[in-house]
Amino acid sequence: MQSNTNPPILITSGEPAGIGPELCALLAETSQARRLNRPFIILGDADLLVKRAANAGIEPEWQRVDSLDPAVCTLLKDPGYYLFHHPLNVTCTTGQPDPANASYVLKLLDTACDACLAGTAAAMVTAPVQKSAISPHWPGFAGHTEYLAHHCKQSDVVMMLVGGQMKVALATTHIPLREVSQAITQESLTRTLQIMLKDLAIYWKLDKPKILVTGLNPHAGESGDLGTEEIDTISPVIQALQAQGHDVQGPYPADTLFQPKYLQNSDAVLAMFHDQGLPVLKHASFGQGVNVSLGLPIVRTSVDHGTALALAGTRDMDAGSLNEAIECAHHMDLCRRNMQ
Ligand SMILES: NC(=O)C1=CN([C@@H]2O[C@H](COP(=O)(O)OP(=O)(O)OC[C@H]3O[C@@H](n4cnc5c(N)ncnc54)[C@H](O)[C@@H]3O)[C@@H](O)[C@H]2O)C=CC1
Ligand SMILES: NCC(=O)COP(=O)(O)O
Repeated sequence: MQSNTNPPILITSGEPAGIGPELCALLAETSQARRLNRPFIILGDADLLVKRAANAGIEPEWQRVDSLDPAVCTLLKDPGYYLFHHPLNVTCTTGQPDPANASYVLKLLDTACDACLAGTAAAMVTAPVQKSAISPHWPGFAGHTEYLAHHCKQSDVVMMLVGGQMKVALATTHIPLREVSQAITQESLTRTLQIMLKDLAIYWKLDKPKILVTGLNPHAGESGDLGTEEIDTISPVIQALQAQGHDVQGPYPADTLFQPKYLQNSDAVLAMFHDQGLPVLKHASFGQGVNVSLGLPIVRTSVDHGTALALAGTRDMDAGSLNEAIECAHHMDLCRRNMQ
């Protein structure tokens, strides 16, 4: 029987010792699924999720689903919250991540990503993971963004955060500061901007997005006195894209770019590194921001925060970012299917 609901969105519950389990339970207390007319399938250890919800005094309304097979998912006719059980490797102590559960956390990501790639699910939304608990099992694990690109066999991916009327993408993601300059090449920057131009058109209906690009160095290099990356790398890429008709401007000094007179006439900012762009955005919208992976063959959004270990086991966390990440994934799915 054909369902008249939208296809399911999968939610990975993330690090079991962090706030992901409570966030998922808080979500399942809401009517968001009914409003968006969708089933949401939460992936994680069902016993853990149920116990953690009860301990925190959260009363989720969710049902179990035994399989993510297309036949099962397409028959989920009722908008609402469903739990798909995947067992922990070892017992979890709330607030204390254990690398022994790293493969459990990654299995949730693999399962969700595969279901999206297969078209069984419309999108995946990720609760936070504890990166340091995964790297002993998966050396070099830097974050969902890089891991999902690897899983999708995609060489390029762009992290963009959306919040407080801003969209801030990053030219580099989770690498040490000392490696940033070398990681930014004309090729990588061109590819990043091309991905932004393409996905801003698909998912935000911006046919000719205006993108402002920061410099890397103080004062955008001060004409070469404070660094030459702007002259050697960033400006040539901007000029080449302008010659192709794109509205890409810069490089602008990052310290003064984030003011209304620039932002209100633009669609997105490309910052050169993680802590150049994200503190500005998080100052404006922490708890309401969304992390979007651009350039993947699937829709993936996430929260703007981490595992907040000290809050795990309580219901004192703000679920606003997860709610926004879900709205954003829903919107992106509709755009991709040309329904919005
Ligand atoms: N999407 C993801 O998987 C992300 C994972 N992380 C990981 O999370 C771990 C902890 O990172 P931190 O830098 O400590 O950042 P964090 O976001 O976990 O915590 C920073 C501060 O924000 C507060 N906070 C975070 N989320 C909150 C919420 N929903 N409601 C209320 N308060 C909240 C925390 O209590 C803490 O004071 C690290 O392993 C990091 O890599 C960090 C960011 C994103
Ligand atoms: N600061 C963003 C962050 O660390 C989340 O990264 P990812 O896990 O979504 O790649």
